[in-house]
Amino acid sequence: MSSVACLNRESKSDLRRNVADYQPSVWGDYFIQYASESMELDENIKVQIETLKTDVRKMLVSKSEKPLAKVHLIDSICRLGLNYHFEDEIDEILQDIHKNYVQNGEIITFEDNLCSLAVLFRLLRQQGLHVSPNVFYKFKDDQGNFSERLIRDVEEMLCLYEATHVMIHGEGILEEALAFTTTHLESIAKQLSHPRAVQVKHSLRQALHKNLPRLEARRYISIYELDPSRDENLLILAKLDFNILQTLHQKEFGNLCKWWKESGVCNKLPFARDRIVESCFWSLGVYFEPKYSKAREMMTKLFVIATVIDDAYDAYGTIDELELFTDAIERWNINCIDNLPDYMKILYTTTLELYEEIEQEMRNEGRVYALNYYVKEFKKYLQAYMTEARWLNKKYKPTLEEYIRISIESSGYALVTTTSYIGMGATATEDIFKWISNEPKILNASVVLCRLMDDIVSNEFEQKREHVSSFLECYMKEYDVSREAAIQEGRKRILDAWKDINEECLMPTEVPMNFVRRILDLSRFMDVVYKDKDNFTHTEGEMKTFIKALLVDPVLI
Ligand SMILES: CC(C)=CCC/C(C)=C/COP(=O)(O)OP(=O)(O)O
Repeated sequence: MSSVACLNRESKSDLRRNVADYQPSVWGDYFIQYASESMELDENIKVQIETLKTDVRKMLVSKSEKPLAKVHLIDSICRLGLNYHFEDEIDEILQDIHKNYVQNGEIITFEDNLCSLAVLFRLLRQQGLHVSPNVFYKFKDDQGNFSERLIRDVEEMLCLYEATHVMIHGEGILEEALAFTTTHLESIAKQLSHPRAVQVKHSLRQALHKNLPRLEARRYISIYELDPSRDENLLILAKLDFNILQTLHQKEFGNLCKWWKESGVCNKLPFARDRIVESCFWSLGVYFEPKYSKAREMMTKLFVIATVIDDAYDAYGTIDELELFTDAIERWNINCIDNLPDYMKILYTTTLELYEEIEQEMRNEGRVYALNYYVKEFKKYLQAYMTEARWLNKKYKPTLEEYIRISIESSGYALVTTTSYIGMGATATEDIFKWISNEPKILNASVVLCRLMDDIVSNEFEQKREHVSSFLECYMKEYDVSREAAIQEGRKRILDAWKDINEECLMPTEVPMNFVRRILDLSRFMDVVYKDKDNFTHTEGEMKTFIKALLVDPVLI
């Protein structure tokens, strides 16, 4: 008897199963066509790209360019998604500007133009350099409010608004600036004409600092194209580079979709969400550079398997089956498979096969130390799922403190972050894994952010079936407050988490910036995908638009 037939019989005979009403994949086999596509790049395009890169590099290092012009050039390069080609040059220029124009953290003698100051402030912070926001006090009036004359200049307001999102704790001036610019941009947006109105509305919804760099690149290319002061070489380079990366990512998506289809997991386990394409997109949010192709593959496989496991724990599995599965994971040995029901055998085998693949890779690279950290996090993750399943089974309502402790582990973000380092090659030394396993502040902040964003938007859908309590219910019960008040508290904690993340991205960072950045990008993913809906589960709306923009439609040259 096939597993599917067996499953159908089980599900009919067992009325305790709790099945969610998930939509099927919106992509079907669409990406599989790219699996067989050649990656050979036309020689002429290769030469053209190298020439353009040389031109841009010359502009960047040119001695005749003023610092102000360089700041705006770097901003454009970053927004166009090209900074990964010029990391050393950008770092050197920003360090230099920091040395010459920042004294004791204060920006001195730069420009009095608010927009330039705000862009400089944001770029320095994003580079991990310490700089105080006190420079913005000079844009206040005698009463201590932001000057009303600023309202007339949309560009200045936008620059200031974007700068506020790199705020850390204790920066009241940036809190005020955020409130001021948000209020006024909202009202200005109503009077602006297209496309300016669209840009302002977009920024209000999706702050630049919290956006995924590839999505920003796709969007900014079309804005930059309309900018009369654009640099043609930079624009062409951005377009060519975007399309080349798109071709690479399409092929990767194709290979992974093919692997998933051939594994047959989703056909055999129809209770689960089929989210291979969205899982590919999640890994792409963590890193997009060609050198991280293998890393993306491992992460995608983890995301897609974790989704099915999540659905087993959240909905389909009975408590006894889940105990068996959790125990088998604790023992991490294929011989445990015999005790599991058929559908769990599939899940268990797939989980261990992924591990074997990672193990092989780590052996080849001489980095077997990473394996223990991976397995330890995996076990912690499933133990947390199990605790939640037991709570639900006993109809136990956890206290807020109990809920937070377990739910941040069940978010899976610690496991995901650990896994993100596995594919990063020799620079991900054992010290990096030790660091992440000690739950550094930035990881805690990212995990809390992940949990709260998910809880705030998923609550209504999940409570339609039996589902473990969420932050909202626990908070409402603990403080006897309304749902609205609980949401507000959740949002406040998310903002605090962002301040922690921003602070931990400042130098000296505890580990090299490259590792810290994965946590930043995983947090950005949450801001983009879980903003007002769980777009990972409900994929037909914004998620489809994002994937289409990055993976389907090339930029017109
Ligand atoms: C971070 C990881 C491990 C991602 C893998 C996929 C996954 C479980 C997504 C969250 O789904 P959800 O929004 O339904 O999660 P939950 O059940 O926790 O609300």
